[in-house]
Amino acid sequence: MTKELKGIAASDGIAVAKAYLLVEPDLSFDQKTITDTDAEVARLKDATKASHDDLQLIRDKAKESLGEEEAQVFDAHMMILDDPEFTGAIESKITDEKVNAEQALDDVSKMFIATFEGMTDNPYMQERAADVKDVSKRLMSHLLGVELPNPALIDEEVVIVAHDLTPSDTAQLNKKFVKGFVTDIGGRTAHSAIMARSLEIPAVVGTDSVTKSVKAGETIAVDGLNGDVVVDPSAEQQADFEKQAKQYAADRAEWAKLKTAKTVTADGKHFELAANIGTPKDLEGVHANGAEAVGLYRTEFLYMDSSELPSEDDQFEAYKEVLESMSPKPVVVRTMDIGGDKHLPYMPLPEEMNPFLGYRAIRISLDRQEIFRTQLRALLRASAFGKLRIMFPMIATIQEFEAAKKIFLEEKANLEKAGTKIADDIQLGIMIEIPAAAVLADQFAKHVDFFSIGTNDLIQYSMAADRGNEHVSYLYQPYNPSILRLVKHVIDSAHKEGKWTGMCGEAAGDPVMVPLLLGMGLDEYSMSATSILKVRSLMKRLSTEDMKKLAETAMNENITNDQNKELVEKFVN
Ligand SMILES: C=C(OP(=O)(O)O)C(=O)O
Ligand SMILES: [Mg+2]
Repeated sequence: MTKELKGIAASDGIAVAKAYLLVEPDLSFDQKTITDTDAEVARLKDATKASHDDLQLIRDKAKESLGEEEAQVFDAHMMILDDPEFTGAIESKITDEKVNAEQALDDVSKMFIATFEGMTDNPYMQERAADVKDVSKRLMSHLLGVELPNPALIDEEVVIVAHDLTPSDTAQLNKKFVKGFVTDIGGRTAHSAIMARSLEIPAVVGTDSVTKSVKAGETIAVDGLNGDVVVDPSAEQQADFEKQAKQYAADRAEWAKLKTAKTVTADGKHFELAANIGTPKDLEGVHANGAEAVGLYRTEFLYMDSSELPSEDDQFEAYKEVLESMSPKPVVVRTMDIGGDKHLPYMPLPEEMNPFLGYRAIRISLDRQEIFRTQLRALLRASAFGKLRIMFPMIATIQEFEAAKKIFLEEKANLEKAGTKIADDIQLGIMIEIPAAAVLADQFAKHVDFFSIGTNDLIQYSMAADRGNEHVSYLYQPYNPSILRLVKHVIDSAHKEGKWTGMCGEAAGDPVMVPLLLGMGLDEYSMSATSILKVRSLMKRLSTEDMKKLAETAMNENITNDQNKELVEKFVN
């Protein structure tokens, strides 16, 4: 039956394909007393074999798409299945206590998990608890005859339907088959949405109920431009989606003509359009979309894609690849921004009431300096291969910036003493994403080389509205005069000291925000690579003088976010 849902448009594009449900299956069971224990042990053995077959297949696919290192985690899972201490203990429970295999598995896995989790002095063994959980889930699914979702095995075109997608789920999506995704929760600036944009996968998030509205295999249509989702669309609706998809493709073909053009406004002013990246793999999109710089390299993905802290050499290779590939264009590398919704499986962080207000980013770097120093050394060594700029995330006070700078200078001096070649023009800047730093931008501007405004966090902290929570997403208000005034103050403060200001939050690529930012004099616009050509085409039509007047009205009148949006759209279209 046709169902229409409305969500938040999270990544441009249109997709129509079969739904693939990535939801936690129901693995509940009843405890039973068993008389034929041999038959029950045989059932366990069948489930073990089926789990083994699954894992082998997933391992092969993971090796193909992600590489040998990523595939090795599945070896660890198979080893648990092969370990007589684990499966033998389940078998004994069945024969000795005459319980069903599900109950025996549940008891034994809980015991193993508790033992591993208790090894607080051995983080490696603690991590094994997660492996036991995974393996037990798979065994249980085979015992119950319930299918587990295996996204790594997708081999036909699908739209992923999930309650939520973590950044690591998103990283595993294979663009060849995953044509779109739709979730129950999340917001436009959640990291899974940002990654969907860099993967160019159309996405709608925050629909509230998509997982309850669609069955696996049903056709689902996704409009990532407007936030519309239709389950089991009528022939007429499908035709409509296809028409829109064609229009979008035609627009993109038109924008593509600007790939090698400089970004200039109607009155001949040049502004820099840069790309946000998460890994060197994103460089292809950066070049394909004619970026003039990398304005934000989110290095935390390097840490998240690894099973341990990445070594100095591994980091050096990644940074060098990006710098060389972009040279002589600049690359702004942001030091690790872990915490909030970005976790490292091998670095357990304390459980927090408010992770976005907690132990994260520069706060971790200044506290766990060995991690920070390793990253800075890798960056300093890579600086010889291109035009490097370094930026610190989540800076709240000038003292934090000065402390980070001091560590940077110490590592630089050490490397220079050892004769390492290092660029002598590395700019040091900060993200402006905490209101305290935005308000004091005039003072910060005397210390830093540049600012990059992170509107995703700046808006969530200014409005006190979680960026990933669809219930408060109406407070994501980039055009609210309060936000516009903060942004203007940051830009003016930098300019007074002869410094430059960029923006790397999602607002920098928003066609409604761009005219206002032009009017405020923002120097650099860093966005998902896929937005660059659209923005270049838009800027060509705008005059900075007109935009200045528009921005004045938007900031100073008694006006709402939505009224400002209408005002810009009327002016621009
Ligand atoms: C660019 C930003 O950083 P991130 O999205 O990685 O938090 C931001 O906060 O706007
Ligand atoms: Mg941020």
